[in-house]
Amino acid sequence: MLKGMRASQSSAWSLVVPVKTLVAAKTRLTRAAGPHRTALAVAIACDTVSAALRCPRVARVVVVTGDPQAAEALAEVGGHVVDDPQSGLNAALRFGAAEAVRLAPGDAVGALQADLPALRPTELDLALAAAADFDMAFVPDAAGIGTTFYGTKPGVPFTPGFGGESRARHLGRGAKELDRDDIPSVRRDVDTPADLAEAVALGVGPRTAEVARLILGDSGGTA
Ligand SMILES: Nc1nc2c(ncn2[C@@H]2O[C@H](COP(=O)(O)OP(=O)(O)OP(=O)(O)O)[C@@H](O)[C@H]2O)c(=O)[nH]1
Ligand SMILES: C=C(OP(=O)(O)O)C(=O)O
Repeated sequence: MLKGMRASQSSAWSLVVPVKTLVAAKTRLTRAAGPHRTALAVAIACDTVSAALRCPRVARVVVVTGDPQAAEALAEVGGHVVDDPQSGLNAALRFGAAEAVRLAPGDAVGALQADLPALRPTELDLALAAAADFDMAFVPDAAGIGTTFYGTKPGVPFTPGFGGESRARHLGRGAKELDRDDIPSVRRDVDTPADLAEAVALGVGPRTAEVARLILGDSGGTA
């Protein structure tokens, strides 16, 4: 489903969110999340996509996943779901970006990680406004090692380099680093139990809060 209430304009973005097969998702949270691991992965992705769709500059979110359960949940929150070409993360992102360009050739295209459960639409809007000034820009993750957002202006080749130490990779490709301190929710990715606790402290979305309460007890907060 698309947001669909406005035509392409120079400040509008299509975001591509990759969600891998749930059986292989969030493995670093296996011990902490126990039987709730896949529910947590779905909840985090749904809160991320739902917050992104509430950002004024975001016209649509293309979700790339090969997982039927994730696909159903993410379509329900408004994601435009396409199947995963099953050739790895960056291939999935390029595939989603091609779909985004097909839907809205004049819009900027960004890749957004699926694990930002504390994401605030106002902070994403700040990041997108800043990114629009550069051909290619990215937001480093909270640890300063990975990347949570990578985006390109309309017509600029979309060449994401996610995976591992992707901050250095994106810098090496000439992308502008948006390492601002006023967008903590855009930078707070969740891979480990400590990350989850930090996201909860920032204030996570309602779906993540519900599952986090089962995992962490009653310390879970809502964005
Ligand atoms: N569609 C798609 N998404 C992927 C693929 N590989 C990784 N992702 C997504 O990219 C992001 C980063 O992935 P990873 O850090 O490898 O995996 P993770 O599930 O977040 O966590 P770990 O299992 O602990 O590594 C997550 O949002 C994943 O869902 C892929 O092949 N296809
Ligand atoms: C894939 C990445 O993230 P992570 O493995 O931390 O989820 C990345 O930052 O490029």
